[in-house]
Formats: sequence, C-alpha cells, structure tokens
Amino acid sequence: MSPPPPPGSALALHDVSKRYGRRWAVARLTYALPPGRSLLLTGHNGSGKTTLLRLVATALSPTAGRVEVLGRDAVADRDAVRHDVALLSHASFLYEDLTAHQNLMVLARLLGMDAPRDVTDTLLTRVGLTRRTDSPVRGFSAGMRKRLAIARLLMKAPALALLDEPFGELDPAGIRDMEAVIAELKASGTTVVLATHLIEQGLSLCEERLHLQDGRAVAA
Ligand SMILES: Nc1ncnc2c1ncn2[C@@H]1O[C@H](COP(=O)(O)OP(=O)(O)OP(=O)(O)O)[C@@H](O)[C@H]1O
Repeated sequence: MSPPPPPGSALALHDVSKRYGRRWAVARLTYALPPGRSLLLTGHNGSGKTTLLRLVATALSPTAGRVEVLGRDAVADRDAVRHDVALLSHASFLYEDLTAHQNLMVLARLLGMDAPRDVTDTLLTRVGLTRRTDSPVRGFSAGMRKRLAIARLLMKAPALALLDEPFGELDPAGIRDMEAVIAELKASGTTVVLATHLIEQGLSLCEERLHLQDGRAVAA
C-alpha cells in the first residue's frame, strides 16, 4: 500500500475509492498535491477523472477512504470545503432565463459578495463576453456557456479550482484565453487541478501529473 499523504497538502487522497454499482470508478487512490503546485489529471475516457474531481468538489462521497482539501475532510467538513473549491464541469448549471450579468449577480448574492456592475463587466470582458453581458443564457452557444462558467469561477476566486476539460467547446482563441486565465488563477494563488486530454496545454500549466487507468494511478 502507498504511504499516507504528508500533512500540509493542498489536496490529499487517502486510499480513496468510489464504486458505481459493481464498477469501481476510482480504486484505492492515495496521492498528495504539495502546496503551491498544480495538478494535471490525465487518463483515457472512463478512467475516473470526472469522478475524482466530483469527489474533491464534494458533489460525491467516497465509497471508502478520505478526501482532504487544505487539511479539511471533504465529507465531515463539507460546507467549509465547498467554500474553498469551485468546479468547472461539462454541466455548468447556469440560469437559462437570466443574462450573463444576472448569472454573476446571483452567485455574488449566494457568496454574500458585493458585485458592482463594473466588476461583473470586467469579468465578462475578461472571458470575451463583452457584447453579450445582457443577453439571456438560453441563446448562448456551448463555448459561450463555458466562458460564462469560467467568469463565475473567477468571481468566486476559490483556493482550489477543479477544471474538468476546460478547453472543450472552445475555439482556438478561446483555448488561448483559457490558458491565460488558468495561468492568472495560479499567479493569484489558486491551486489548479486540471483534467484534460490536451496533454501539451496541461503540461505547460501544471507542475504535477496524475495519470489514471481504471481509477488507479499509473505511470503516464
Ligand atoms: N453516474 C454514474 N453511474 C454509473 N457509472 C458511472 C457514473 N459516472 C461515471 N461512471 C463510470 O465510472 C467510470 C469513470 O467515469 P468518469 O466519468 O469518472 O471518467 P473520465 O476519466 O472522466 O472520462 P472522460 O474522459 O470520458 O470524461 C466509467 O466506467 C463510467 O462509466
């Protein structure tokens, strides 16, 4: 068995497993992400990347083992962990009938934050949505939704950002923007966990790598 992760890690997995029915999506994973480092998560389709990110985001509970975020248990201390993490995923849970600006306002209210118009405008400009700030999300393309979801994540400014295929649905300019946003997040002190099939982009942004195969860590 692997030795337990050392204390002080941004993210620590202690012999973590997750089973769906009879299938183990994550199997006995032990890993520690050192403070100040970011993690590239790779693996073929179905290798367990999304499941692992959802365990860390507290959207799922492990079948066995323990997930620790910044020293806190993701099950026992779920609310505190939720405050510290943000997950950018395929399902972005945007309010369809609200505009891009209003979506950010709803999040600000949930977080108890002040979000003056110039702040939301700056965020929406940062993600390339300047001309659509007051359009309802219902009419947005997949790439525009991804851009709004990243604006929402930037507004939350989490300690740990979990990015599940952030480059999917983006055009080449969007991919470059996303790379710049991830680099900025890191520069501002956010720890990034990035799951992507774009290995080249991932390697240029992350110092650590965890490669999954059938839910287990293996050499890349
Ligand atoms: N809700 C679910 N119910 C049952 N099985 C699931 C569920 N979600 C995922 N799985 C299974 O768990 C395994 C890991 O899936 P997961 O989505 O974590 O992989 P992934 O590495 O993110 O894949 P991809 O690269 O295709 O996004 C797969 O075998 C998948 O079929």
